[in-house]
Amino acid sequence: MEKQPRLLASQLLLKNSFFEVSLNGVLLTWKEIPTKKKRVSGGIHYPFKVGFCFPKFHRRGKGESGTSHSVSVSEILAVRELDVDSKTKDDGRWQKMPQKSTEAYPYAFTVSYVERAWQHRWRCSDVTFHCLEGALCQQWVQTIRGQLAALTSRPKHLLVYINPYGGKQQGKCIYEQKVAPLFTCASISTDVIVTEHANHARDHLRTEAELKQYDGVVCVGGDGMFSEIVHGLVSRTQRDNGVDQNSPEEKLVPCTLRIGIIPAGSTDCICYATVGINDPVTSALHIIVGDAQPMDVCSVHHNNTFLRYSVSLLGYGFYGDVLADSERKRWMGPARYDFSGFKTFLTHHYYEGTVSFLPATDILGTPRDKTRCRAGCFICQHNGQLYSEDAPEICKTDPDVSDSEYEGGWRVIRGKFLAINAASMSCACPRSPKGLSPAAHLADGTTDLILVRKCSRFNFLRHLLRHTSKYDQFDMTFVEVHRVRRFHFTPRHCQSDSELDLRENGKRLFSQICRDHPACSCSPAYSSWNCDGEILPHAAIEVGVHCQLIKLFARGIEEQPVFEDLANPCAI
Ligand SMILES: CCCCCCCCCCCCC/C=C/[C@@H](O)[C@H](COP(=O)(O)O)NC(=O)CCCCC
Ligand SMILES: Nc1ncnc2c1ncn2[C@@H]1O[C@H](COP(=O)(O)OP(=O)(O)O)[C@@H](O)[C@H]1O
Ligand SMILES: [Ca+2]
Repeated sequence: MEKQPRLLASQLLLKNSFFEVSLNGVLLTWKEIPTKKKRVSGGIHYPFKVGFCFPKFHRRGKGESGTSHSVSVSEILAVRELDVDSKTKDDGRWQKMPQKSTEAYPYAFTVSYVERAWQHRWRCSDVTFHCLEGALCQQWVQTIRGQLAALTSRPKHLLVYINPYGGKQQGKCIYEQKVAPLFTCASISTDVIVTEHANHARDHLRTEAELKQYDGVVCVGGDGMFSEIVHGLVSRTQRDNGVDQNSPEEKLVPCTLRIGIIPAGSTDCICYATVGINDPVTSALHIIVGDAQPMDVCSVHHNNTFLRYSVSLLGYGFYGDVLADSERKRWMGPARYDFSGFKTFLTHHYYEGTVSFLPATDILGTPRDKTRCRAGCFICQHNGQLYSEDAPEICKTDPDVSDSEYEGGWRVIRGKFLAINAASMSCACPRSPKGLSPAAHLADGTTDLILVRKCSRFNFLRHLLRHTSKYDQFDMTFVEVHRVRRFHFTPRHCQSDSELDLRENGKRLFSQICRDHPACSCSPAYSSWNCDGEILPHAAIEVGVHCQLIKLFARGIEEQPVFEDLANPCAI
């Protein structure tokens, strides 16, 4: 095969204006040629092959400095040549060609690339350059294709699972209309499975799927669907490597395949917190360009038996009760969370128990930091293994609470809690753009343990509302937050498994009594754990964080220009 040059520069026609177009292996740049330069065209020296000498009649009454665009080669999706008869050679789509170029510059190629739009959205843009000579056009297409082929992180073959019932039940339609055409444009082939029942994707990945042939797995759905993929892939990886998931101390083997999320669910927290928006096109583009974002995964055990993995929220009390109530209202779609959230807020139940945790003392950063985990996060790049001289001090000088103590490096807190939340990442989502723990890191090997103690309804409302404003939800006397590596929770009236039936019957009896006496302000003994949107069967759990166990097709939230931050106070 003929070796293509890494550097290329030509004067090409774009929408009736002439541009200096250059490719240097990193950037594709096109810069409008200023009017004056055009007049003295014979005097310009180009070290590379020039497409044509532009005729004088093309001068337009524009300013001296023309427009200039640069696109990173890594964000070019595809390049295709247009035929003289204006029909594309590659995919047979018909395109409208500008009159002038079809007459005078019959050869053209179109570059599809990523363009940044509002609020972290990415869009696919096309730019078509016209040339006088077919050979030059070919050279551009071949050179760009060569540089795209050299990007080894890009997926070529993907396994896609669609949950047709997630969110507003639009998964199939979103995939077919918005995502599949982009994959085709980027020459990505897919095997698509529309799930037929819950855990279909998990079980298929765990036992049947021939994973070697794929460069990644994509799920179309919400956090629950993503959780299925994580369980399938992580379990399969452990089984293939002879690792026992039931042992809480076991070091798990990281998964090699990356996971893409096309958001089509109710909360879409994992997509939102890793990309900055829950937008299917943006996510598809992150998959195409081959982004990679490592993520922590918590393993949850009960009595040395594996229960589940969690990537976003493990919530007992408020979020557990919201989920338990909302599951009965799935027919309401995403609005079920608003309804159950309001209802659960009114019930205002608190739960007694003991939380013990191992503080993450060997890291830099705290859950109260003003800095945020963003694309290329320094802390995550170092696996959270940044040593800080005074980190142990920070931990020990935490505001001491009377009912807490240290036991062999573990801290133990007993109390009455409205909510116990462990956020392994910010848990930002459209309902709360800064999330449950705004300074949490995606891949530092820790989780932020948030304890909300019993307080008045009014104060709890203030705390909840702060998730949606610029105010600090942790700056309240009844809220504390700790960055931890492991934690345990035991409800006050801990029961053995054989007592569970009794507990269920008791719960039913209790809720009946409370329904009969609406003014009753007493609380049930147990809540449930909301584990990434699934209810756990036990209240007593042991949790450990596994640093960077999985990888997503994402890059973390990109910093935005300052003026956009000012327009949105939540982003500050
Ligand atoms: C009065 C104003 C209250 C505003 C409070 C807003 C706080 C919202 C924080 C939400 C964090 C969500 C963390 C993610 C949880 C998801 O894993 C889980 C399942 O999602 P999905 O599979 O897409 O259905 N979603 C929830 O548990 C919903 C929690 C909603 C609570 C109102
Ligand atoms: N075909 C299916 N039928 C029923 N449930 C399914 C199907 N496919 C996946 N699920 C389950 O649906 C649940 C919710 O899916 P998800 O995509 O997260 O939507 P939502 O965000 O609306 O909860 C998940 O727990 C998943 O296991
Ligand atoms: Ca983390």
